Amino acid sequence: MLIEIPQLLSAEEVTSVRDIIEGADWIDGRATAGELASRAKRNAQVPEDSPQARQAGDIILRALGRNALFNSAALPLRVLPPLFNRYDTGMFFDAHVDGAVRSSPGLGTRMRADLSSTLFLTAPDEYDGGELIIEDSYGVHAVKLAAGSMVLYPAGSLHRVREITRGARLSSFFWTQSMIKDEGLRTTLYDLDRGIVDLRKSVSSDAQGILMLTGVYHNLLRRWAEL
Ligand SMILES: O=C(O)CCC(=O)C(=O)O
Ligand SMILES: [Fe+2]
Repeated sequence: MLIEIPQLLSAEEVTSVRDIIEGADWIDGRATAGELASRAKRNAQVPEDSPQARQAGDIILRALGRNALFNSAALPLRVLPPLFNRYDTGMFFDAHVDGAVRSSPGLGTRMRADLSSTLFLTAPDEYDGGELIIEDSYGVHAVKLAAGSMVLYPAGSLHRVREITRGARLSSFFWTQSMIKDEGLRTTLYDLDRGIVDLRKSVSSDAQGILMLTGVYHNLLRRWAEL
């Protein structure tokens, strides 16, 4: 399932992140790609251990921490420190699936990548092309979001970034290990949570039914979560 998280970052946070990463020493994105992906990949990246990546990444991690939609949909156990890429005109990233196990100098451990995220840092009118094309069990989706908005999608889905034909596209991308490995179970918990949130708008939150459904949510999470 694909989930759009509108305005994860405020306009001020987008400006701060852009200002920070513009001062970094950008490198060829192929440096961090495996053998197969490096043939598919034409972009530039901020080195993952650079101070700029950490500083801008912390702004994003704080925003994720306070975002109810991200927490409900991803049920995150760990988030790999955010990385940053730029596609100038003529650049692209061909179809690939993200690696299952990842590590980073900042994390100190390996983690399973369950969910991939792209956080858009440039407005759609700043560039042509550059859509993130994601194939999931429901079909093929072309995603191009406002600056500050993010898409969350299963790391195992085939995806690519279409060639940029004007301007440049800046984004942050990162991986999340979920407490719930199985996508179907995770989606069920997300649907249940959304249902409860919706009911609470019209039914008193101490109603017996809401208490029971909230109990069911937590008891399923207790059964399924791997920490
Ligand atoms: O730039 C993007 O939107 C996606 C990047 C990506 O797929 C990757 O680095 O694996
Ligand atoms: Fe990818």
